Amino acid sequence: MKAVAIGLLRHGNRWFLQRRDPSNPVLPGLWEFPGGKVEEGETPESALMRELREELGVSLHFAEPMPTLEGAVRLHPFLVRSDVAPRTDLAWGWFTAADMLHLPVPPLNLPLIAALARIADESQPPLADLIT
Ligand SMILES: Nc1nc2c([nH]c(=O)n2[C@@H]2O[C@H](COP(=O)(O)OP(=O)(O)OP(=O)(O)O)[C@@H](O)[C@H]2O)c(=O)[nH]1
Repeated sequence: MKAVAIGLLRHGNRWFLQRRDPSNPVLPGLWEFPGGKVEEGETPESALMRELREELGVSLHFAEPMPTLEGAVRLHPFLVRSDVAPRTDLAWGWFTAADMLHLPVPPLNLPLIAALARIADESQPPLADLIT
């Protein structure tokens, strides 16, 4: 099964997505996390670093692996911290997990998007702390 490494770049409670080329025969026009195929001899993490450098001009400081997801491909997601603004020729944007539910996304990403919604919730300070 093809292994694919993807980077979940965070900006507050929003995440970076780019739109697959509408002329790509594979999943045209879907909104995805940046990344790509793990080539022979690479680890998922080294593939992620290469893809983000090639696709977005981003050098990673840190990538935290999340559980893999299996469907049409084996997806290796990583939480990424980077201060560099991504540049891409594709359409792109920063989206909340709730926004993503209204976008066409690969089916394998749905459980991941649910997990991101929980991450965003957990990192909010408890309401009580804001009131006192
Ligand atoms: N980049 C990316 N790919 C994803 C995501 N979710 C997901 O299921 N995939 C799948 O993982 C595969 C990515 O492989 P790839 O980057 O080599 O893209 P590709 O199939 O167009 O191959 P290519 O290298 O020939 O252009 C695609 O089948 C894509 O649909 C995601 O969030 N980001």
